[in-house]
Amino acid sequence: MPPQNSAHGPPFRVAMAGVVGRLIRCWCRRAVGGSLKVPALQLHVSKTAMGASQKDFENAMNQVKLLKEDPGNEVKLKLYALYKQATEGPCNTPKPGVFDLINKAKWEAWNALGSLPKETARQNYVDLVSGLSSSSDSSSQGKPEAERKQAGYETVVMTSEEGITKIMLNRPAKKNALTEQMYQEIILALEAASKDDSAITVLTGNGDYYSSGNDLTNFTNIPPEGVEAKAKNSAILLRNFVGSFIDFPKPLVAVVNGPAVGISVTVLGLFDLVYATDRATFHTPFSHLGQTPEGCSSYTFPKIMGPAKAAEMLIFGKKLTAGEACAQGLVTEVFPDSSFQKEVWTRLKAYSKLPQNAMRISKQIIRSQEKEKLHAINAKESSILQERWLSSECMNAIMNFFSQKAKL
Ligand SMILES: CCCCCC/C=C/C(=O)SCCNC(=O)CCNC(=O)[C@H](O)C(C)(C)COP(=O)(O)OP(=O)(O)OC[C@H]1O[C@@H](n2cnc3c(N)ncnc32)[C@H](O)[C@@H]1OP(=O)(O)O
Repeated sequence: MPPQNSAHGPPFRVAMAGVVGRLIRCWCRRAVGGSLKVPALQLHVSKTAMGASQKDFENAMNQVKLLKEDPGNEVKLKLYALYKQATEGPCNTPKPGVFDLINKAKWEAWNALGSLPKETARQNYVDLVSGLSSSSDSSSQGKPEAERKQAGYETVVMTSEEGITKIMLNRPAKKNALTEQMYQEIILALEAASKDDSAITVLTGNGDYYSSGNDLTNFTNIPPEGVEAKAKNSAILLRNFVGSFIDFPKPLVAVVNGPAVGISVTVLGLFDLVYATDRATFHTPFSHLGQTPEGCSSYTFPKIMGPAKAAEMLIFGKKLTAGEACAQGLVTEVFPDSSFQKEVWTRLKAYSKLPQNAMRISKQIIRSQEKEKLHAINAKESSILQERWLSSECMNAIMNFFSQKAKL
């Protein structure tokens, strides 16, 4: 596990006292103008710095040259981005022009890493190379290319088969809560899927949940620059994440295999099809968390379900059943849990055989009518959340979660 995930540590609640303490200290530090020395914070920083050494990093760079198989463009982009982040820090160069395709893709991969600390990037680079080295030595070679699991992802599983690229959230023990690494991997996976030869892209979850939304430990991993910097960088990551759904150029389908919470619900308004098991629920408890809507839901939800029903979800945190979400237009169709996977994949395989270009162009005509507006809304929602994350309402709600006072 890369060090950025160290706060998840086993088990969450055993570490609860430390996490709550760190949050309180960070908040106090902010309240007194950042002048206090904070022992727990320093401990966290030095733990992060204890990840991969410079020597490990150099070894990994040499190992890349010895790989037996070409890891593919998306992995190469990820390696490039992690290398730049590890050696130079956050992306600091102007975005290349639209026609400079290769440099633009490299810039976007680097920029997507946001404020990922150099040490974490170095560790992720080492982990990625080590995964590549073992998979290029192992048994995957016998399988047809199309069925192979694509290397380079740790928190999602990406597979392509029969014209469908599937991105599966893969933290079932944590109900597929989205870590910072996961947001970044989803951005990269969508970028790769947008360029591959599949007709349709699917997002789904592994295990009993689709996703429990933002991993609340994201807010406990405070960098040395302080809590304001954390909020700013999280807002950048959020904006990039939602932006990649707005810009996704081909049909995007959510296969909602179980309950969905928070941001995993709000971005559904940007999908083309949402298929749900009858076990799924849809919950956006933003006010309970001292937060506000994101994923363009402040615009898409009132548009989809009307202002009154949208307010019930987004302001008052009403949890919808799959049937209710379907009646309100957020979900396309609900299937019995016992036949969900079979029915949905049969349907999607049939759709994937439709003429690809026609589907793509149709999607783009629909999206182009409001793309600019969606980007503006995304920017506004992200900047409001940046402020909200620093509020006592939000900090208290997160502390309550860690102290088990406020299970939703
Ligand atoms: C870059 C930042 C962008 C931020 C964008 C803004 C996004 C906002 C949101 O998404 S708001 C929604 C946030 N999500 C929540 O508040 C959900 C919190 N989780 C819960 O309420 C519950 O865990 C549950 C209802 C989802 C499931 O309950 P239950 O069935 O009882 O399971 P457990 O609680 O025992 O969960 C198992 C295990 O997973 C851990 N976990 C679950 N969800 C999260 C989460 N969102 N963040 C962190 N950890 C989570 C849970 O603590 C358990 O861990 P453990 O086994 O105890 O170690």
